[in-house]
Amino acid sequence: MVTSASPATDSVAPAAGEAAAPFEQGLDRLSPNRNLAPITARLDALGRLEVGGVALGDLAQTYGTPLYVLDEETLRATCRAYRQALAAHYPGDALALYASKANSSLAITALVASEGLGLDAVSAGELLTALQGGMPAERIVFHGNNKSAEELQLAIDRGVTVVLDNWNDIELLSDLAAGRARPVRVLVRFTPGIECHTHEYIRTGHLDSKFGFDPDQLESVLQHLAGCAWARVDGLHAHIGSQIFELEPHRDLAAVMAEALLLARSLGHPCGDLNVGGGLGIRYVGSDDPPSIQEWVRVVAGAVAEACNQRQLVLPRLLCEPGRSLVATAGLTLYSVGSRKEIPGLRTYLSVDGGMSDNPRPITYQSLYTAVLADRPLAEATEVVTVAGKHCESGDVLLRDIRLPAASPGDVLAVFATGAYNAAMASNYNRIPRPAAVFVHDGVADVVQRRERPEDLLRYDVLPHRLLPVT
Ligand SMILES: Cc1ncc(COP(=O)(O)O)c(C=O)c1O
Ligand SMILES: N[C@@H](CCCC[NH3+])C(=O)O
Repeated sequence: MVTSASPATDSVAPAAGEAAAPFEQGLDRLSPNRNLAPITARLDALGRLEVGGVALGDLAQTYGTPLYVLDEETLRATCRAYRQALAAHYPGDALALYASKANSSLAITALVASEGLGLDAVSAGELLTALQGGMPAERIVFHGNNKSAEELQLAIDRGVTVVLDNWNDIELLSDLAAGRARPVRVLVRFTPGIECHTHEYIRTGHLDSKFGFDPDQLESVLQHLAGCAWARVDGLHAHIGSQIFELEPHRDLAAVMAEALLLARSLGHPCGDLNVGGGLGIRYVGSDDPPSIQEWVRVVAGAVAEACNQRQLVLPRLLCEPGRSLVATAGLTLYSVGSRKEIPGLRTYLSVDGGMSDNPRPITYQSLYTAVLADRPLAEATEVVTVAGKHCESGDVLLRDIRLPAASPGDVLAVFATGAYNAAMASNYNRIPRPAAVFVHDGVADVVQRRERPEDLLRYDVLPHRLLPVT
């Protein structure tokens, strides 16, 4: 896992005695974000793992594998945790915007919208998904370090707030927005110059980042925008990175942002919003110990209120953009176990029917995960295996050296905490179709994304006439 220094062997299936209590009682799971499994994880009468009232083994039978499973109750609980914590800890208005890059679909958008959250989108695809999923445009912000004119046009036509990331955004928007009756609502993103401990690929707050205006340029950007009738600068944005366990960098961010807010308001910008981004990490393996949503919000909201009060600033509306911490723990991926290769004295590979195409995080960030056998989650772990994917790539390993009960072909492996940055980052490498996704709730499963078929992958191929096989 990206931030923990935990050895790969921490990614261990629970041994019988240890895991019995949490699985049977499910009590620990009632506090989302403290655990690996969705809050509805239980054992059914046969001792199989069920989520949302549905046995995972049955889901695999019905819908096939690999399969993304999302527990609706966990997703609602995390949305509510953000809303309630913001209401409890911030003395002004506040809104959590779901960072839909973590997992973008109509169903997730509809659920998140129904829980009263807003949304952050970074492409025309995410924006269209959000709008069609029923997210009100006034609750959407549109990000991106290289937005196209078409994407910006879509955003402003639909009344979405644009987060200005660079001068190119300003130039494109000034052309697109010229002559409109009302100014475009924008936030200005800047790099806060804050370091945090996470994988270098997912750090964004340090100065050497492609995102946002350099802090040294912020004043000239805000001065320039003060003369732009087409823009209404309604706030500032900064984001320090992802899968962060520390709270201190978020405190530092609040002070940096309050200082920037003082500057922006002194230049005449209304700046009613302060958007502190996302970044709260989650538990992927037992040794990970992230703060809870409540703790994170308490610290962030307290720090923003304090930093604003110290500068005698009218409190802005507080926006934050959680992605991973909203969806990751609600999700699991089911795989079928296939071939086995034993290399005496070295390693045993157990191959599954998915891999880096449905979960590129291990090969990209060396991320760790935890897995159990869906139908025997409490069976004694008797061997150490490496779970490999089916791609033509030696690095296509999902879990390295984990302890599992002896597994045979056809057994279903459930990998926890795959709700974020798995489906969203999936590819068709080796022309492997992307898995289906199901929502589970109260004993019912609904397909929310259909499984691709191999023939779907040919839809955009064009065979020029001159290359047609001669018959
Ligand atoms: C601008 C912005 N907001 C929000 C997020 C969501 O971050 P996380 O999933 O870590 O909460 C990201 C991703 O790092 C981001 O780049
Ligand atoms: N894709 C990354 C997170 C990126 C955050 C986006 N700014 C991950 O899986 O951890």
